[in-house]
Amino acid sequence: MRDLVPEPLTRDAFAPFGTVIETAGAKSFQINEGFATRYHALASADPGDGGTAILSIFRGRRRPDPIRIAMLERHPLASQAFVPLSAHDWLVVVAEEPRAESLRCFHARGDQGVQYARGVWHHPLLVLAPEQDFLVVDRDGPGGNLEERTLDAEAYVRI
Ligand SMILES: NC(=O)N[C@@H](O)C(=O)O
Ligand code: NI
Repeated sequence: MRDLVPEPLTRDAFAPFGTVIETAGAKSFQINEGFATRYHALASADPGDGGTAILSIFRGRRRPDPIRIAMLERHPLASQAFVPLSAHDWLVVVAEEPRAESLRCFHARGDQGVQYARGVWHHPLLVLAPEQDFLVVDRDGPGGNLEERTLDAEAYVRI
């Protein structure tokens, strides 16, 4: 058993797992006669072969403290993106391999989203607010797009 120490979510640190979706540091340009700023193509959805990119809303609820990490999942056919719809911090737990010693925990700000690249091991949505909505972009289509794995040891996030 181990405690995970959340690290700040940055593009560089998260690069092995996917993309950070945020306006900070992003290229942008003015549109709509100057009444809007477009932060263009912050991520590119990957619905995989024969899939359709779909948009859903997940209403996440905080898990009991300390937050227990006992399993991971991945989507072998497509990417999955989470963008918070309210400005509250949340957690992102990923791993290169589905083993406790491989776990990484990122502390995401409320103005940061992530896209997990296809096949990246991650924990299902972890919110810190009592309830928080997220826009989710992932795949609809044929084939099994969910693989779950119980970890060899549990880990906890105390926050
Ligand atoms: N079940 C489901 O769609 N949610 C997970 O994929 C997740 O990453 O939260
Ligand atoms: Ni997922």
